[in-house]
Amino acid sequence: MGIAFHKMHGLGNDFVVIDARVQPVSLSEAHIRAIADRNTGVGFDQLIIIEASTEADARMRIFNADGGEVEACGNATRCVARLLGSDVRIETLGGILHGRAAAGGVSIDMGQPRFDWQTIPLAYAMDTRDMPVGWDGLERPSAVNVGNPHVVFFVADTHAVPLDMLGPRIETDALFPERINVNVATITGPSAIDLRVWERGVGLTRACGTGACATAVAAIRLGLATGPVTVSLPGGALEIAWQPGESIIMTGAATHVFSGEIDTGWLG
Ligand SMILES: N[C@H](CCC[C@H](N)C(=O)O)C(=O)O
Repeated sequence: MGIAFHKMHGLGNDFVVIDARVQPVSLSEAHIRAIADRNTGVGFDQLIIIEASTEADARMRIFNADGGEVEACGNATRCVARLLGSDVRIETLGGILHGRAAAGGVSIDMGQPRFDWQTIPLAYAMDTRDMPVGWDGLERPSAVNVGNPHVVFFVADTHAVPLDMLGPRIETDALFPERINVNVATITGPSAIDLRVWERGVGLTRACGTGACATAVAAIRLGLATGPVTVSLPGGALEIAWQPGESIIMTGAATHVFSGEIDTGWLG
């Protein structure tokens, strides 16, 4: 007896996806961390559990590799939409999202971004467009909530930033009571951005869909770019369309790699 899963990724941000709509699955944080282990488990950035929903076609639960449940995952939402078939509504802790097949893979309506300091959330009041804070040369970021919380730094060269060192410090700073995803971006054209992300609960990933959304929104809001924006990440590119007052539309690839089964005996 095992737990069937799909191994999938969005631009190298990889997932174990369990369809639990028929057979419910309950995993402890310790189980989730064990499956996440890239040496002794299956390995993933996020675990995705699909459940039945009374509000939408399905419910998608998102767990980071550290075992914590979170509100949104853009790359995984495209993968779930691909599994469930185009034109699907997916319930998440961050809201109900709409996915459809598109040229270039899958398009997801990610809903409207939120900017108020309490909805990021921050520990105290602050202008989230141009925050008067900094960490060793990373200065004056923006903050955006796209279902989950993001801080965005615009720098001259994203590849020159020691994100492996600064990422965890910023992720866990007391300014962010729910921790934060850390985005370091370089504007490379009027509608082009290079992006690297330190993800809350995971670390450096090859791509972050919500990070691409937050970064494109922050750039448009600051007048640094005009949409739709091509966001290039280490694992590939996403197209993000957004105008103030509208939903964010994210479009990109969703890849199915293999299907497998987790031995429940191993899981203990
Ligand atoms: N680490 C994120 C969740 C996954 C985001 C990312 N994988 C994406 O594609 O949006 C958080 O804790 O909010």
